[in-house]
Amino acid sequence: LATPENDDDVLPIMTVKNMSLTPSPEEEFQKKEARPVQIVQANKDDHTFELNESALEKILLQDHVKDLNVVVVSVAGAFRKGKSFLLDFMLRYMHSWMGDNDDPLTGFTWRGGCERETTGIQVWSEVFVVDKPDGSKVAVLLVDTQGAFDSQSTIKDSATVFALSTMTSSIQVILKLFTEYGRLALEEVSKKPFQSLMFLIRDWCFPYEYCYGLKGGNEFLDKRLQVKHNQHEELQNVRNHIQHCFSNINCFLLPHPGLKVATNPKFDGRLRDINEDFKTELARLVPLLLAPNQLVEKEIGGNKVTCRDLLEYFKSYIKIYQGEELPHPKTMLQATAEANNLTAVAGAKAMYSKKMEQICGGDKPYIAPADLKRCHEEIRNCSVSYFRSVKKMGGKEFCQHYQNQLESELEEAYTNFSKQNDGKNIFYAARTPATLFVVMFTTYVVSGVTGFIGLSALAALANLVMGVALLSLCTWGYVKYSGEFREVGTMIDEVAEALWVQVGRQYSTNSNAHEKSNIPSQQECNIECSQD
Ligand SMILES: Nc1nc2c(ncn2[C@@H]2O[C@H](COP(=O)(O)OP(=O)(O)OP(=O)(O)O)[C@@H](O)[C@H]2O)c(=O)[nH]1
Ligand SMILES: [Mg+2]
Repeated sequence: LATPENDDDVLPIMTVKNMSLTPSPEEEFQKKEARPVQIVQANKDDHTFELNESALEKILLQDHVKDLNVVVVSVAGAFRKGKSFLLDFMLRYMHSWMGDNDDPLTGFTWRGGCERETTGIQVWSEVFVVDKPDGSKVAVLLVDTQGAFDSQSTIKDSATVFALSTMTSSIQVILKLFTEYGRLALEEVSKKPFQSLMFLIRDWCFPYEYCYGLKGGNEFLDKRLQVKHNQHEELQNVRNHIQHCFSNINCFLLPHPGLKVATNPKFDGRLRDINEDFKTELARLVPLLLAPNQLVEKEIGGNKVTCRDLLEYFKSYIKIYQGEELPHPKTMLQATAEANNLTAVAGAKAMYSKKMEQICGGDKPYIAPADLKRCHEEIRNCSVSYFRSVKKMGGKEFCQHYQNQLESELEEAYTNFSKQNDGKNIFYAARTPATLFVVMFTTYVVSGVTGFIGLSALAALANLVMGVALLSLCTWGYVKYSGEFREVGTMIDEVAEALWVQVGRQYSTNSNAHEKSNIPSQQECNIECSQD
């Protein structure tokens, strides 16, 4: 049996957590179909990791969770120590705590034996929506990770998994890497970069020195995290770093679950086979992590992270771990800063689109282009100031680059909104045939006059132009009716548009008269600069 002196028996649980009490039909369905989903695939031949983007998207971008702040509860530690087993009890807590005595334990795959089971990173497909006591709703994602130090993984593999699951363990090199990232992050934002860390020590056999549970665990941890002058500098640094990086550090001492759990190959996880004191402590431990008032939303750079944002972070982080070398903490910081800015850009853009949709969306009537432009400018300014107000990492210049990107994306979106708006103007749609009629009429008159005064060459030319205009009009009509040869239709539209603009320029002073319908009042564009 393990002793607490053995690092292998320390499972750190980093909680960046989130659960729903009144399930919608969509959630009910999700519950029935729930299963572990491999989101990071470990390739054991070349020791690379791949993000299963579409699977993660399906989970994080579900309508009922995508905009909720996320709480990610992940369990990391050495292999074969019961991480998946523990997570299955967390799942039970989220469903119907604690279950019947003879129910086998299901959920994330776990098993006895000495060969590793979980590889890469898996998440539970059901994202739980939980009402916190303060009235806010959060999304809870449960994450299982590949165990460290199995015979097939390199240090880099383990470090990658730890990093991706935003977790640390008691292994110094991993801890140092993360705390170094944490130190850099601290220079940027004064808040502690990580939220909760819980060290879980299993098979605790000295309850007479430190009692089971949180109290004994924290007393034990305080002793272990004490910085002493005679300690080696490296040990002092690790201790200082941990305390600086996590807002909340705890330790929990769990008793041995009994010999059936540890040694019986037929053990299927049923409560009946588990020692009473283990169950009692487990029933105290899990609510410490998952009870609604304990849930801590994931924060990066001082901002709460939504499910949608989390996807961006995963994408950015996986990129830096695909190289040959273990990434430098600075690279991690840069990736964080990048994802940080990207999520702020996405948030600002979503805000712009939502407000513009309210003014000129598909179901809204036509609005005068000048008014649309004014609204666009107002909303764009709101959106940019929202972007600027979000706390971001990476420094001024770095953020400016993303602001520029946002501005150009907004201009692009505006062009599309304008086109959509123009399409709603029946006069606009009639521009091409009107132009062609005018051309035909003019050339008809010109050919008549020039033929009358004997300029037959000019008359023939005018007739030719009239013929081309007539042909174009017929073709245009056919394209609009049938939807075929659309490129030809677009070409005719473009030529007619060019002519219209040319003529329009000369008569611009009185050309706006027909565009005054359905103009929203100044009020409608009075945008409030809030994300909702
Ligand atoms: N001694 C002991 N055994 C446990 C404890 N919790 C679970 N186990 C047993 O540990 C074995 C491994 O459980 P898993 O949940 O598959 O372990 P894991 O850490 O997920 O393993 P990998 O996925 O391979 O990294 C199972 O036989 C469990 O019954 C515990 O607290 N103490
Ligand atoms: Mg496992």
